[in-house]
Amino acid sequence: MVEYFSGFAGLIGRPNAGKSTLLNRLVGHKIAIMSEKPQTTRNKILGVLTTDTYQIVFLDTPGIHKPIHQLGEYMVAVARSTLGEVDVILYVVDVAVPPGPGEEYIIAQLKEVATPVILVLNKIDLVDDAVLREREEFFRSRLDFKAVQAVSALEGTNVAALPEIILKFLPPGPQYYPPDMITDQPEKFIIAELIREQVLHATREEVPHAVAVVVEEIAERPNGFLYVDAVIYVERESQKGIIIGEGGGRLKGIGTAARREMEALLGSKIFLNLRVRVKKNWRREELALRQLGYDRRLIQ
Ligand SMILES: Nc1nc2c(ncn2[C@@H]2O[C@H](COP(=O)(O)OP(=O)(O)OP(=O)(O)O)[C@@H](O)[C@H]2O)c(=O)[nH]1
Repeated sequence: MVEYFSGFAGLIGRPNAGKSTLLNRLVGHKIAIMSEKPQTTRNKILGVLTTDTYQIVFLDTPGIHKPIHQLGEYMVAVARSTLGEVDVILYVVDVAVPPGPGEEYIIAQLKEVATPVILVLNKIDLVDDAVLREREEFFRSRLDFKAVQAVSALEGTNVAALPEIILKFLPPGPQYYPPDMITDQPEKFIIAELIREQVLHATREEVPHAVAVVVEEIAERPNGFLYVDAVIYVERESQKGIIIGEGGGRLKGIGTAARREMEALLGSKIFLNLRVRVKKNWRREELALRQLGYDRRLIQ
């Protein structure tokens, strides 16, 4: 009998490095939301890639950065806890950005763990060979990587080779998850993330990071529609006004775009009831964070 291999691969990297894009590309589905704004990912997202000979379970983590408020600390705690519990780490870097203190901070964290690290040089579509070589030399001089792979997660270049490289670091093991499963994220969470993604696209500056989305109800309706009731939380009245927009126009646009994404994902017609509520300073308050689903106590 052919031996089966399985294990956990953690995606780590600075905000905006392209981790979510890479994860979606690797598992072939849109399970982590992507945006051009940093710190999009807040929760640990699990993607599963299953073949006849191996199963890789990916843990997508929030970008590691120095915490500036409670939510920041939560995100760093999630990312750190991931480092110790995986078989291999994929350290994703954006080659289009010169490495700065943020990368040094992550490298310092990686030096603390015994887990093998694969360096993924992402966004090669944005730089020429000379810059790519320069980046590779920089990172290699900082840490002993077990492998280095240059990719474009956006265009898919060289991504297909990654699972084979990861496989070298996985032990023989069972299929932890059913072969048709691609994520363990509950439907409510994915739907909330699809809405939050549209809010990020539609707003700018301080508003995006002051937003949390909670799906309060998902119910099947007799006419075949799926009824979704969701609330967009912001920190201030002024932000509420921005999200609603003139005559409700922006909120309507957000709702329509999110509904289309949901229909594509779930394959059923959606009726989306979307509201905006103010929860003052939710990012700074532990209790408010918990109510919105970011619970530090759930991280080991
Ligand atoms: N040109 C180019 N853009 C990319 C590539 N990979 C990702 N991006 C873009 O970079 C931005 C950030 O990508 P994400 O996948 O959301 O980044 P992330 O690392 O998950 O970010 P956080 O959730 O903030 O930690 C998006 O606008 C992506 O489209 C790439 O290979 N090439």
